[in-house]
Amino acid sequence: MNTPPAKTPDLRADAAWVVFQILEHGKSSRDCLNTVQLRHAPKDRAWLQEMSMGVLRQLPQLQLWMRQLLDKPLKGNKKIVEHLIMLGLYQLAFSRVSAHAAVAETVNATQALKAPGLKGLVNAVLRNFQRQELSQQRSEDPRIQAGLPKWLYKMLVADYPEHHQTITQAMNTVAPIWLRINRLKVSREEYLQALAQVNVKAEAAPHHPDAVILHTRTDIPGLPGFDEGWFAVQDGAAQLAAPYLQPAPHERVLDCCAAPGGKTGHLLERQPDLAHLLALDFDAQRLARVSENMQRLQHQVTIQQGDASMPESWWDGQLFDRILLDAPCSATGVIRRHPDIRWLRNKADIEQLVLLQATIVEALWPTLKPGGTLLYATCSVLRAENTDQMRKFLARHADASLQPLTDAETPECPGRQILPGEQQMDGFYYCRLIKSHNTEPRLQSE
Ligand SMILES: C[S@@+](CC[C@H](N)C(=O)[O-])C[C@H]1O[C@@H](n2cnc3c(N)ncnc32)[C@H](O)[C@@H]1O
Repeated sequence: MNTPPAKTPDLRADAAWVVFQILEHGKSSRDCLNTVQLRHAPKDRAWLQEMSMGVLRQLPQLQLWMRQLLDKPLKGNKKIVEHLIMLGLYQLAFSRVSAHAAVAETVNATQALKAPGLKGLVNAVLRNFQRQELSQQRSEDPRIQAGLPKWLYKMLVADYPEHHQTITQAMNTVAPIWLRINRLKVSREEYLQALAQVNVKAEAAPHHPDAVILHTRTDIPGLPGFDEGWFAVQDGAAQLAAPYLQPAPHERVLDCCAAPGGKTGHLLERQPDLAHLLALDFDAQRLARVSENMQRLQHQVTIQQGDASMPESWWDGQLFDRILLDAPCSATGVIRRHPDIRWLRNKADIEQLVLLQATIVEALWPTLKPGGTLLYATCSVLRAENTDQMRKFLARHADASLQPLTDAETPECPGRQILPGEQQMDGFYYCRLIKSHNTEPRLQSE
């Protein structure tokens, strides 16, 4: 990770740096924000995040305005100033920052970006934007209004001819914070009372027995019972995995692609009497976070590093009763939480991911007991990763059948697709498969 622009932290220079790192160097927003946020006071950290993520949500419109206002693109080490200009435009067009502060402070940030020679240019661009009242001139192109790259917009239109507009609107809203209450430690009612005592507004989520939705944005580690493991932060859609898998006492369960362990913790809270729970992931750094999270929640679990597509390298040969496969995916269902995802992925990545998901589910199927359950999950809204993936799997395996999660499912259209915003949840997909006792594969091509 490159170092932030100036020794003396400047809020706007740091926000421009975050956007620059994501768009020009393909870094994740989490890493970039972690690098600069601690340089600022808590209230400014929230501002930094809101502004830099806002620029990513409105990027196509901001780029359009910038091209109208700049004679020629800035190159080399001046490129970061384009990102500062977009931050200035964002403040003027989309935020409640006063126009005076937006212009003056954005112009001043050129100093921290070591580009004082471009002060005049930034000032002229922002003042022309105001003078020409460009914020009133928004593109009528629905793709630009949706704030998405062309490839993703096209895929959503093809997958959801009737609902794509609702989906893209939901992708540009700010997601609520959901907590999962560890009911081995505290009841949901007790926890709501504990929150009320520290003036944090929250509600019990109506369709999720373990969930609380916060109405006050707050510092999570400062909430009651954090160190004691009374809760974990987890979206409502992700909280469906454990009830959908429904592990029974004394079963052997594989939590595949487990890191950072969000669903691992919930499986153990729902069923503390498992014979064995193996949390597998191939990313050692992310696995370290599984350990930390399980320690805080006080759960016992076997953690193993391994490639899910090669069970021969980690499997002990004992069949699993249940498998949760939380497959690597495009994460297009969680774009409202991570606006950078839309700019970090491309169409070729989706094709690669679809292949990887198919390879992993194929490799895991022989490790499941006849009569066992496999729950396939992604935080994607793309059909290629979800219904298409599972439809093809069912067609390839005569010993696989669908155990529906909704009334609408058929083998041609398997699984439950949750769209972002539905019951306040992230976009997610679940499909539950049962393995029959007849394990002969069907001799039939698709
Ligand atoms: C969607 S995340 C899992 C989230 C996790 N289940 C939770 O609830 O916190 C997908 C995970 O798949 C892991 N992964 C990707 N490819 C893998 C592979 N071939 N074998 C094992 N894990 C893999 C990634 O490291 C990542 O942690």
